[in-house]
Amino acid sequence: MATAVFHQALGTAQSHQHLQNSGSHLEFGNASLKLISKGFKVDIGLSRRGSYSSWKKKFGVIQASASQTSVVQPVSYPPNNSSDELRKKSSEAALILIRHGESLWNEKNLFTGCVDVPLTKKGVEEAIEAGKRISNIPVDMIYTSALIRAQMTAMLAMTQHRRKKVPIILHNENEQAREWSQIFSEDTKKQSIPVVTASQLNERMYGELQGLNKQETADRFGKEKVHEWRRSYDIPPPNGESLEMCAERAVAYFKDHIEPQLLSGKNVMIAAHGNSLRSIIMYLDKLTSQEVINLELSTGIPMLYILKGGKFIRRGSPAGPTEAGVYAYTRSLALYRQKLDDMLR
Ligand SMILES: O=C(O)[C@@H](CO)OP(=O)(O)O
Repeated sequence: MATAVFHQALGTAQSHQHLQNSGSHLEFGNASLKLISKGFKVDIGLSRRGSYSSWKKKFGVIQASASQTSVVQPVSYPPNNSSDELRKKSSEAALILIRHGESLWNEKNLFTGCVDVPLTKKGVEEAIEAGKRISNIPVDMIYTSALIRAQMTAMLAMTQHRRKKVPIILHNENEQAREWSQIFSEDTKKQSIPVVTASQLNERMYGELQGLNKQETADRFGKEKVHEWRRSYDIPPPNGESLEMCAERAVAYFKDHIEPQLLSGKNVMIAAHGNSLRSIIMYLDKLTSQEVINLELSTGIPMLYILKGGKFIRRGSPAGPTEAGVYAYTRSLALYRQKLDDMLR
């Protein structure tokens, strides 16, 4: 019964995606945005208000059944409507976004899209490095795409986490998968992090470009045409998805499944892809379609957002596990790290 609840709490979600940057700083091509420069230091007020539409209808269920895995327990609120506003304003949660590490087709400069290609050795190392940077940040739930490069990245990153909880992929694809993956110990469940996989978080489908070499395609169709396919907002590649189409499904998934978890105080990591993460960042930072097409995300660099007072606040990319700015910003992050230090002393 308890395991049914565990699955039920997470079963509504399925998932995953990321930002490109260079080194430890994020690059937004549009200079007028003046986004992040170095880690948290130039972290500017790109705080944006989230959406609560789906939260309102789902929160009660989530509140009642989700298993809590943080060291620091989130505040729990009475599940009645009068407290909705208070809950929105009071709950605080961390959101980590990470684009997968380098894949074998990134290395070969091939259009990848929804082809399920694993990480290179460099990609594995990037994921481990990303894990070190976020090793003191609480993670209660993980969402990944249905693609192995995002799942490998999430799992490898979590090998570095100081809390040492075990990430466990939920299998809700059919009744038998659910039944056969049950866990029969409450203690074991408490030491686990549910991992939800969702195709809505997949890379954008690149249509007839998938498997083609990017340089050869530019030589054949012209640089401008290929740039238009890769970086326009609403022009799809032949038989593929435009960024706008990708954003439609990725953001809908974020709003319906991930945002309610954050609003209930859960700390979430999303491991996904260049274009699905650009879509989510567009939503979080309220970027225009012109701004998002200039946003490039590096492989394997974690990005931190804090949901606080009902707003998503971009905190940049932690340069290291003990980066002061991360823990100075919210009391609960500082407490979490303090508890880890005490536990592991
Ligand atoms: O090939 C792809 O799937 C994507 C990400 O690597 O490429 P692009 O940079 O063109 O979005």
